Amino acid sequence: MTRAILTINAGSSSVKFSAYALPEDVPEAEPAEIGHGQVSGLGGGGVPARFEAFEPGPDGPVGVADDSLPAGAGNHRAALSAILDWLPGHVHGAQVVAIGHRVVHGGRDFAAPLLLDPAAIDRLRALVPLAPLHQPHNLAAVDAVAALYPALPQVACFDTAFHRSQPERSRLFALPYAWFEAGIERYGFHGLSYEFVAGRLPELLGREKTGRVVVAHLGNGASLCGMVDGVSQATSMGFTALDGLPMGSRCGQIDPGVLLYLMDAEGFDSRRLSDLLYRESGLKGLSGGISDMRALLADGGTGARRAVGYYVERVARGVAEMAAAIGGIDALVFTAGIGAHAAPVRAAVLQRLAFLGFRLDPATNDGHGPRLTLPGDGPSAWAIDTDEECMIARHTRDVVAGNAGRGN
Ligand SMILES: Nc1ncnc2c1ncn2[C@@H]1O[C@H](COP(=O)(O)OP(=O)(O)O)[C@@H](O)[C@H]1O
Ligand SMILES: CC(=O)OP(=O)(O)O
Ligand SMILES: [Mg+2]
Repeated sequence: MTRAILTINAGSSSVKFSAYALPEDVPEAEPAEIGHGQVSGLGGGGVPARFEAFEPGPDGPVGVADDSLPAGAGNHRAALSAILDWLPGHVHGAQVVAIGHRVVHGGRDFAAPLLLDPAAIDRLRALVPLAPLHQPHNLAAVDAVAALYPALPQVACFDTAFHRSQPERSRLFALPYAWFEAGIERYGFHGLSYEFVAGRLPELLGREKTGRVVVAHLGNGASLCGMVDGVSQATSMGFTALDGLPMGSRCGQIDPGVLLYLMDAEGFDSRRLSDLLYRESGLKGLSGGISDMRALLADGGTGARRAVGYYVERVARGVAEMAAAIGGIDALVFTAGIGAHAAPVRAAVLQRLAFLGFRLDPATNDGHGPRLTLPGDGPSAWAIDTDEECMIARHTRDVVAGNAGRGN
């Protein structure tokens, strides 16, 4: 019987899932996707929740379920239970040998994918306050699977792990150094996505040494990573997934003095601040309620234009900052929901960055690349789909086969 791995990726606005077959007798062979799907629209902000699933057919993926989410089931918990109900009937007789999860925060303890046990799960639960839009959903998926299938190995794959290569200057905040020693540092996130993109760079750029590349992961959450030869040197997210770029409902970089003012002058406590910064700000806050980029571009009203304008401005400034961190820029890669699909956003960012030598090719940008710039001496820009699920499947295969670390 075919052995299979399932993956679960709970993001802030979606839960994505996939099933992969493990080729027999070739432990290092690439896991082959059997099917995938997602529940999207969980962040509220202008679009309804939607369940979609696909199985391979002779002419490409075939939709096998659509909008079948029970009425009112627009939250992560309902999404997860819909997925766990759906999956067992759709792995086609394959024997599921492990489940791999995206777990957003691994802190300092976990720098590599990890076979989960109760002690590790407890340590990850302690990181919930550092990733309130993600870690609770990631661990809820682990708990739900453990309750249904107690003997099934579960592997955690961390967003933070890819950035452990950052030099100390990129990890520091300008606080007393004792706080850094106590663990207050820029961890960085979206690491599974960056790892996937780093793996694609040699093929994309046509060279083994890929040089100075800035990757813009623009999804519901958004961040930038400056890498040299595929290794993370700097990233825009920090201690939590709040810092850096504005996002669907998160503020991104903000003057910390604003928070002190809201506490002192407006009586905000940490819960109200947390709601404001994580759930009411970003595109949603600026537009007056819409967090979804596709909905904003379709809307085009004053609030929507204000939100998209701020977003473009901050992405462009952020790319230039990342370029400074890695000593220049040879290529810029856009990925995730907005990066791979929102041509007007990419065009506006690249036009803002013309001073760095980017020459937008409007035709290929409208066609979603992969190359977005005209040939020439300047840096190139690209759009590709990321695949966090593929990275989770590879890591899970390696951990289960005993070829990877079990934490430290
Ligand atoms: N065709 C499109 N045009 C513009 N924006 C898009 C398009 N497709 C997806 N998006 C945007 O991508 C974002 C979701 O990105 P995604 O990476 O799927 O999110 P998550 O962070 O939940 O994984 C949403 O803002 C959505 O509107
Ligand atoms: C870390 C993060 O923001 O993830 P997502 O983009 O999936 O919400
Ligand atoms: Mg995501």
